[in-house]
Amino acid sequence: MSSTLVLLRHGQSQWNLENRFTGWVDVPLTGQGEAEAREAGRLLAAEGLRFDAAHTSMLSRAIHTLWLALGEMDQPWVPVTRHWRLNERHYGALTGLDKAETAERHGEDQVHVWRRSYDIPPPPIEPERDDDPCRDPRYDFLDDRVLPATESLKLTLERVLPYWHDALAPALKQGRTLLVAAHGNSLRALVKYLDDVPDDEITQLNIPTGVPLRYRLDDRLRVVESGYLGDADKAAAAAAAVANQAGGGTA
Ligand SMILES: O=C(O)[C@@H](CO)OP(=O)(O)O
Repeated sequence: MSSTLVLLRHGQSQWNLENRFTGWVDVPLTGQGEAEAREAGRLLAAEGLRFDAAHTSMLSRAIHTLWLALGEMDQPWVPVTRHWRLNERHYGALTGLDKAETAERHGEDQVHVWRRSYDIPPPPIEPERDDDPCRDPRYDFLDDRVLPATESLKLTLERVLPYWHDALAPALKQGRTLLVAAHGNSLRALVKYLDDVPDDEITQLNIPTGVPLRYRLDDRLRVVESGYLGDADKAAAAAAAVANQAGGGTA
């Protein structure tokens, strides 16, 4: 039985616009981000996709992107699950800093390592900071020890994978059509897993905001085909812009 999985990075957020490391900080979508989310919904509707279920993170920018896309598709009734395992990669002590200024201070190479290396996390967030997830009441139900203080992409994948195995894979094996609205790096982690991207090649992968990435999977959940919906050149240009956020050619 084949299945369809669509991955959708949220539309432009306020800190995407301001070029700041975001991670688990709950910043809103910009007006452009909302428009991107609606456009994603139009692209999905044009493909005639009907979702059995949708999954998103516990961060507003992904939740609102999902609402706007489902609304635009006239499928607002689709059951939605929000889960912390789909949250963005935690950016540790970089959280809130300007990406270009950080590259000026530490060098583009170091910032590229922090942003895109597979297994090197940024320094951990300082425990006294108010934006430490341990202080965020939305995670009160969780054992503090599971909340990250920083994450590499590898740690992000290790956090996302239980959700894949427990929630997404079983539904896809039953032939369901799923939409996952999440984040640049939590989705890079899933793409690495699905496409079996080698550790040293994942450094080159950037996911644009608000462009649906459709996978067709076989009954063993192997990828049959995948690709961005809509204008391929536009998606490639948007991914290149993400790569260049910390200065020319850093990704
Ligand atoms: O700031 C972040 O949390 C992410 C996604 O916006 O940024 P980057 O592309 O630098 O990993």
